[in-house]
Amino acid sequence: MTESKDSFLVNRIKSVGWAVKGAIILFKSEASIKVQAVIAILVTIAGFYFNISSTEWLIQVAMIGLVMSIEGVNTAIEYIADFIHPERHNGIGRIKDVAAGAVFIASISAVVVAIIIYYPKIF
Ligand SMILES: Nc1ncnc2c1ncn2[C@@H]1O[C@H](COP(=O)(O)OP(=O)(O)OP(=O)(O)O)[C@@H](O)[C@H]1O
Repeated sequence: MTESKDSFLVNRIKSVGWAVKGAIILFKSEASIKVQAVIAILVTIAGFYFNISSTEWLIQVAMIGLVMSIEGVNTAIEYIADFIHPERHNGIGRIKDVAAGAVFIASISAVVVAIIIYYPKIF
């Protein structure tokens, strides 16, 4: 940890800036997050079209945030893995597989939520 002479508020604002920079890097470098963003836009349009309830909106927004934020953590883990061990290694493969597994679990949950919300409205 480095000491900063700036005030608490200035440090917080700077931290938000680094976080926005990280989100931009994530969107520019990862195909998966672009696909997830398109799906997020489509379900948001569906939410307005089918006039889903406040509770359904809360759960839908939470699931979008869950999947996309875990994708970000997965990408960070991939970057760390490639940085500390650029060569192929079974341990690195396992670390990346487990991180990808976390995205998979969140994505399955999101699909189940989407089916519960929209199936009765469509069929
Ligand atoms: N250095 C490595 N050593 C061993 N296996 C690896 C290594 N790098 C990747 N792998 C294997 O290849 C898979 C894909 O890794 P990669 O880094 O290409 O992620 P990715 O599928 O492109 O991720 P994303 O879909 O998030 O872009 C890993 O889950 C792992 O099984």
